[in-house]
Amino acid sequence: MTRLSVNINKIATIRNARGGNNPDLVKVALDCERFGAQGITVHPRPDERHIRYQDVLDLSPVLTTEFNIEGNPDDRFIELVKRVKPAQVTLVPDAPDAITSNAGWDTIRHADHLRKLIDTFKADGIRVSIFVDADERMVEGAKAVGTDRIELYTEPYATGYPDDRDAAVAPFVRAAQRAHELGLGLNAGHDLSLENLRFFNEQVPGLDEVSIGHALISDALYLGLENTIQLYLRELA
Ligand SMILES: CC(=O)[C@@H](O)[C@H](O)COP(=O)(O)O
Ligand SMILES: NCC(=O)COP(=O)(O)O
Repeated sequence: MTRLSVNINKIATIRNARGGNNPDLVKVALDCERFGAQGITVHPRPDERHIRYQDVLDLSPVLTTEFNIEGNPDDRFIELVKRVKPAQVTLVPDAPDAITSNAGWDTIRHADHLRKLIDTFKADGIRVSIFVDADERMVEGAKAVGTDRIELYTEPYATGYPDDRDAAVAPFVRAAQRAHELGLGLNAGHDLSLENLRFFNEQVPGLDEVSIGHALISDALYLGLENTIQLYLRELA
C-alpha cells in the first residue's frame, strides 16, 4: 500500500500572510494525522516563506506519524535535520530563489557531495531519500551514492497527464522498475492530485509513499480537510 504524507507548506503560507498563528500549523498537522495521513512533510526554504525552522522544532515532538523534512541541504538545513532526527530527510537541489522545486539531482555530477550528506544523515539513523527525475541513469547514480530511497519528481507526469497519460507515466514506470532492481525504496511527489494520482499509483510499481501538498490543500478549501484526505487515501487504496 502506498502511504500518503501530507505536505503542509501551504498551511504555513496562509498563516504567514497575517503574522499571527491562524491557521495553527501544529494543530493542522495533528488533524491531518487524525484524518488518516500516514506522514507529514515540510519543506523549509532559506527565506522561511512558508515553513519556518521553528515550525520544524515545534512539530517534531508531537507528530506520531512519519515526519519527512525536505529541502536543499545547506548548512542550516543539515543542522536542523540532525537536531530533529526525523524518520526521513528528502534532499532536493533547489536554487534559493526557486518558486518551487523544479528538477531532481544530477546524481552523477554531484555524487561526492551526495555521498557525504547521505552518510552524515544515515549515521544519525535518519532514512534518506533523494529527489530525482524519472531517468534510469539518475536512479543508478542514486544507488551508487548510498541513498535508502528516491523520490521521483512528478511534475512532468502531472503536466503530461491530460494529453497522454500513458506517455506521461512511461518514464516513471521504467525508473521505478530500475529502482526496484537496485533495491531502492520509492517515493514520489510534486503536483500529484485527485485527477492524476490513481493512475500513477496503479501504473508505477511498488510505490512506498507519495507526498502531496498544493493540490490537496487547494481541494480542502472546497471539500474540507478530513474529507479531502479520505479522498486521496481512496485513490491510493
Ligand atoms: C520537493 C518537492 O517536490 C516540492 O514540491 C515541495 O516540497 C513543495 O515545495 P513548495 O511548497 O515550496 O512549492
Ligand atoms: N515532495 C513533494 C511534496 O511534498 C508536495 O508537492 P506538491 O504536492 O505541493 O506539488
